[in-house]
Amino acid sequence: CHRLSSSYVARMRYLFSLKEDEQVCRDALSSGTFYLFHSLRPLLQKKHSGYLAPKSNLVELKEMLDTLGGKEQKLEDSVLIGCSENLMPQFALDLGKELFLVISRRFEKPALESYLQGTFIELRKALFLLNGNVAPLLSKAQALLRWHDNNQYCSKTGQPTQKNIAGSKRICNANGIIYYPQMSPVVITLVSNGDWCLLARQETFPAGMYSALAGFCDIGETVEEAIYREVAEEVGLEVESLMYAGSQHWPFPNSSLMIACHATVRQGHTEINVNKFELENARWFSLEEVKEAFQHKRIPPERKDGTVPVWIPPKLAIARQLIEEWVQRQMVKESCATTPA
Ligand SMILES: NC(=O)c1ccc[n+]([C@@H]2O[C@H](COP(=O)([O-])OP(=O)(O)OC[C@H]3O[C@@H](n4cnc5c(N)ncnc54)[C@H](O)[C@@H]3O)[C@@H](O)[C@H]2O)c1
Ligand SMILES: [Mg+2]
Repeated sequence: CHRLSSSYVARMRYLFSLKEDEQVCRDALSSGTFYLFHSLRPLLQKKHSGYLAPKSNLVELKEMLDTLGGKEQKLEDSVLIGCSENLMPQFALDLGKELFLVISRRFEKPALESYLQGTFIELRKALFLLNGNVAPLLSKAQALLRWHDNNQYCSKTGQPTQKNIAGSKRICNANGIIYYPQMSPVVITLVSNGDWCLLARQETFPAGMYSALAGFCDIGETVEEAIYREVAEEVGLEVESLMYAGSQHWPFPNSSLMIACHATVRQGHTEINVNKFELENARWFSLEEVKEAFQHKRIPPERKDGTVPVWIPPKLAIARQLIEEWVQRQMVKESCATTPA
């Protein structure tokens, strides 16, 4: 049995067995908890303390499926998304798939929301409303549910693929090819040059928002090569040094693995040449300008001259972590410079 001491290792080993052993995972469906989605929107409930993502257990789900006319085996449409500290398997189930809608119109969003006393909210908005560690779990759940939805057929034989109980893979029954859920690696780089950092914006960004440089890795590229190429491509500069700063799963618009680095460029070669095919604008920002930009939480109101003040992506985005780290470093530098020896 997997009820070892709930150490991290025990949790990881239990998760591994859930992914690899169909029967262990089938059994876990009866003891696990379920986060519900409708067409990739997670269910949230508003409480006096704010929003939370309710978890259903098997009994509640069965009751709902009986009441609303679903079928029990649809539970196996669930995907495994994790396991809690006390080894409680966590699943996600999308009730808005065509399968359910065909069975009963009562699986339409409004009917379900009143039955479940909650609201299915677009993930980007939901992540703002939630706090703590449920946000990454819901992001992972949505990414996995979307991957299954988009990979119903084998790209080699055109035949239907079947998911395993955990949803950690899909298999083409015609030729046994195994498909695993994919994330696209994306490098995101904050280029800085002494007291300046480089921020950029695309036309598609909300008005006024500037961010760090980002780009998908090409196949066969290392992270370093992708950063050198993206910085050269987007702003015409040559990276001289890199420092890894962290990573993040980013589910918008699909599943990306953001790999974040700080970078410096060759001294004396800091003149930006913006690639207008990729960016609307890119420029060097002073510490003062960045601190001013941090004042704004979302799109700030337009100024009289019609321009929108610069603002930076919210905490949710690793771009902000990079920029905050740079600001911290600058402030330490400033305080050292002003502290009498
Ligand atoms: N979390 C954050 O802090 C943060 C900040 C900035 C950007 N991002 C994300 O990083 C991603 C990449 O940013 P970008 O748009 O500047 O990338 P980019 O500079 O590589 O330009 C996008 C282009 O890359 C090409 N491309 C190559 N591989 C791709 C793939 N696997 N999927 C989609 N397009 C691919 C397409 O032509 C696309 O138009 C975006 O999805 C964006 O949402 C996240
Ligand atoms: Mg880019």
